[in-house]
Amino acid sequence: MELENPLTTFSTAVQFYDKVLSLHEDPATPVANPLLAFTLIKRLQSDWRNVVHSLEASENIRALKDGYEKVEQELPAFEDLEGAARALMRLQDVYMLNVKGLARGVFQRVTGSAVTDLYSPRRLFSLTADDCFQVGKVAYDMGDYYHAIPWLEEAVSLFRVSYGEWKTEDEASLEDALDHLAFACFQAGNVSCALSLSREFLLYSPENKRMVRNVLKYERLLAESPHQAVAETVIQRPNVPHLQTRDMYEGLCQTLGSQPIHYQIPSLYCSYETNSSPYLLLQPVRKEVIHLEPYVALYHDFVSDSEAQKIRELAEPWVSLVDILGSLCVLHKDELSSLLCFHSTLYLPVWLLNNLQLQRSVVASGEKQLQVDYRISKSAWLKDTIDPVLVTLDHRIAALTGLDVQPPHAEYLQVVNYGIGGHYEPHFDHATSPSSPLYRMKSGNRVATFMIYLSSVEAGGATAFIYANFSVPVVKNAALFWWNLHRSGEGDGDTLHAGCPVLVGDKWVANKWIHEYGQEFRRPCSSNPKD
Ligand SMILES: O=C(O)CCC(=O)C(=O)O
Ligand SMILES: [Fe+2]
Repeated sequence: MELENPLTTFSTAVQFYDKVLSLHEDPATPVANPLLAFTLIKRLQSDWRNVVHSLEASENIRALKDGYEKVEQELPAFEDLEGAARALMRLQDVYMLNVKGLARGVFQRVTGSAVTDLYSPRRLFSLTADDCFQVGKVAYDMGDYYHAIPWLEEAVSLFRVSYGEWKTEDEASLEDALDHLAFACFQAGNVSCALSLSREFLLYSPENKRMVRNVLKYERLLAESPHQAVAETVIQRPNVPHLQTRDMYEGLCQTLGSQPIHYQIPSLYCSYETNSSPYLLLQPVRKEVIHLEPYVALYHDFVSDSEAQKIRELAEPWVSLVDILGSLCVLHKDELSSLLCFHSTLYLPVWLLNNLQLQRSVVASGEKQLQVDYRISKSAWLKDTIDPVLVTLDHRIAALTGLDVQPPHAEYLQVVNYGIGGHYEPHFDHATSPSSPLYRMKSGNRVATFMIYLSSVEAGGATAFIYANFSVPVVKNAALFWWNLHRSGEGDGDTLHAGCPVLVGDKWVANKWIHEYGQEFRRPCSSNPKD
């Protein structure tokens, strides 16, 4: 039998379930009313059995499995789950978030006794014991006990509270969490913690020989050297070798975007920019000089809401995030798929990339493009001929900067989308080596960056200038401009910058990278290395 709509098959079972629910709305009624008391007993004695053993029940199971198998290929893979877990850990690190708070659905930074709310969600969304276990397990499997321990601790305490309330969708149990946490504690050098967790494990599974052996081993270790009772060494956060500037970067992200204020520093100013261009005389752009060396300016309301939306749409022409999630949810409106659809919002990194025209970001153009972990986002390159809005945009950029932005003097517009936890670690936009693929355009290095914020974000996602020591919050529709090169053609080392992880929201930016050639008369060179 072909079961197109799982809902049809579920309908009688659903009716029965609804009936039961409604009968239980008032818990005292069934006992008080003899008719209801009779039907309760009948229900428990025979109705449920009939439902469970009915042909319909087997058909329901088959329909559920069929429905699941149809979408299985399109569902997130394990690497997506891993990516989402690592994104949570990144947010935890960069914003110094407290895991206990995260599990309760709040975004709090706890430093000593000070608690700061970084973001207050309108509705609290808490994690289950199994959710916390899965995050901890991802870290555990990578030997990252620094992250594994707090997540597994949270899983253990949540599983303890709900012990005995097994949920079908859960993969792990209290025993699993205790087992993993005990070993992680041992790895971190805390033998007494490992011992007490292992003993607790044995209360539930006394037959487990491996755990019995572990307990004996921990007891022996403690008897031999009692000072091993507590961790001697504070476990270090795993180091990211390519990121020596990590502390500065994270410090700037934690300020959640705190750009220098012009009235505090008189050399910075705000003005209406026309750049003597007839194009801008009619509609000057509000310019805020944010920094002088390197020169960084923010142009407010550089695009309109509709232009920003249009550009985002051009980058994902055939399907949007909402469409994918929507179609999954609409296709399978049963319990299982509503869970899937709900959770899919988290699985951003790899799964969506396969479904969207946007591609996972690579660092520079070229045939062999490597996906990299230090840039977690998706991007698309938009040629001007795709839509007139891109031509208008180019004219506006040229008028404002006075630079030639026609190819090959500038690259196509690159649209970037960062999901939750998406970020771009400290980097230069310009080439720092003569073999860089950036030179393939044969128009020199990237002299300037013009970056437009196409969305707002609810928290996080600032653009941080590491050595210059400031960060710019995401200002929707504004554009950030800076010179990457000195007038001498040398790269300006002070332009090292990063896109901070997005804490809450969906960040979109568009980059127009302008090259050296074509600008000779527009930005004359100078031999002064500071210019
Ligand atoms: O997203 C940001 O704030 C910075 C992006 C960036 O630096 C880049 O795409 O090169
Ligand atoms: Fe950049």
